[in-house]
Amino acid sequence: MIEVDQLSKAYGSTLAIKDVSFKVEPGEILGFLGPNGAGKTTTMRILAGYLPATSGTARIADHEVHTDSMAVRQSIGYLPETPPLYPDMTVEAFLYFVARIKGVPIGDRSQRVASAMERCNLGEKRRILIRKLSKGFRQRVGIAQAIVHDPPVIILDEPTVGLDPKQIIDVRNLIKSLAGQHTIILSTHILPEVSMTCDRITIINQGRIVATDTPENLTARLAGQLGYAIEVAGDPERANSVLNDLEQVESVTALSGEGLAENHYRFQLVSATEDDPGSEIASAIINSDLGLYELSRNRVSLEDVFINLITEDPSTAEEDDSETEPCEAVVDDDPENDDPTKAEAEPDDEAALVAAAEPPTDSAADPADQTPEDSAEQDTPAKTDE
Ligand SMILES: Nc1ncnc2c1ncn2[C@@H]1O[C@H](COP(=O)(O)OP(=O)(O)OP(=O)(O)O)[C@@H](O)[C@H]1O
Repeated sequence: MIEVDQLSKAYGSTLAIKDVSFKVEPGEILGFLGPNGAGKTTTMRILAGYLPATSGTARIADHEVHTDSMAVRQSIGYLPETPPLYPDMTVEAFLYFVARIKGVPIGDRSQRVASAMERCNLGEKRRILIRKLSKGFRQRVGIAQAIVHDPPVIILDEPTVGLDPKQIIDVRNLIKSLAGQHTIILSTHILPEVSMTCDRITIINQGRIVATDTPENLTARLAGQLGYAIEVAGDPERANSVLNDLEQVESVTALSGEGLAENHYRFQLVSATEDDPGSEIASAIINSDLGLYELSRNRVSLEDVFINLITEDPSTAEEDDSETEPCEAVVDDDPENDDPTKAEAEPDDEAALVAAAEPPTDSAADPADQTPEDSAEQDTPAKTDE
């Protein structure tokens, strides 16, 4: 349903993604996981037809995103990191508006809007102005606008960012409930988000794919290797370097020092071998100027795998592409794309792009025919606060 092949994007001299390839099967939820700046938003925007790639191809529902972008926009629901909402419309009027410009036939609109509101649990808020909603409910409206035209594919960019823990659980459950009927790609930097919600995970680091697999298979990659929790006292950089210098240790991750005495630090290690290197780790600490306060074996977790993959040299991960020519940095033809402050679409940009979908014209009187100003009559006078 989604096929991405050797996609690269350069912003001026910054190579944001390089030779990104992956597939998402129909009905699947794929988690697109990576640290900040890894290239997630760039990939999502290319898939959504908002940004041209420098090279490579991406197809959604058999449409090429660049050459057939209008068909792609009809086939997808897209939730950018900042949801594209009109704050002075009511929830219901806004969803009618989106349904209309996404080309939902007039006779189907009322049912589609009702269904999107029901699935996103927005029934009680239908007559409320969007600007009066909490962030969690706005996010639901953002998801509702992405599904209102019943697209086969949904693209969600960091859908739970900025939500409180209860709202995060609600939004994750909502996303899970959409799987099966829709194919979903969800970008995030939060590991539990993908492990709880997704069938498969693609991990991106520094613009390159470093792994694609199920959470279980990814964890199994380090199966047989041992994990260690360790607490030391002394200089943390020294501790990091002593531990990293051990050839029996594959990775060292600093953990939270909460609750520890002053100058005490905790690390999680993954062994490089199946042999238990516990005594070598203990000796290295004791023979340095550090104090050893705890050393215990534990299970290797998905988080260890993630840290391991994103701390590897990306050029050596998953595929050996040493034969590949370096991607030429091509200056993007849209100067706005070179402004890092413009990395996220502003709501107005989104609306302009949605409008560019060339909706069929009709003169039907439905709530979508209200202007944002008209819709404010059900509430206090419009005051733009966003
Ligand atoms: N419009 C732009 N102009 C120039 N560089 C950009 C632009 N947008 C992104 N970049 C750069 O491209 C790289 C990838 O950015 P991108 O926003 O795709 O990453 P991300 O994984 O979504 O990060 P985050 O989680 O922080 O949003 C980064 O180095 C970023 O600084």
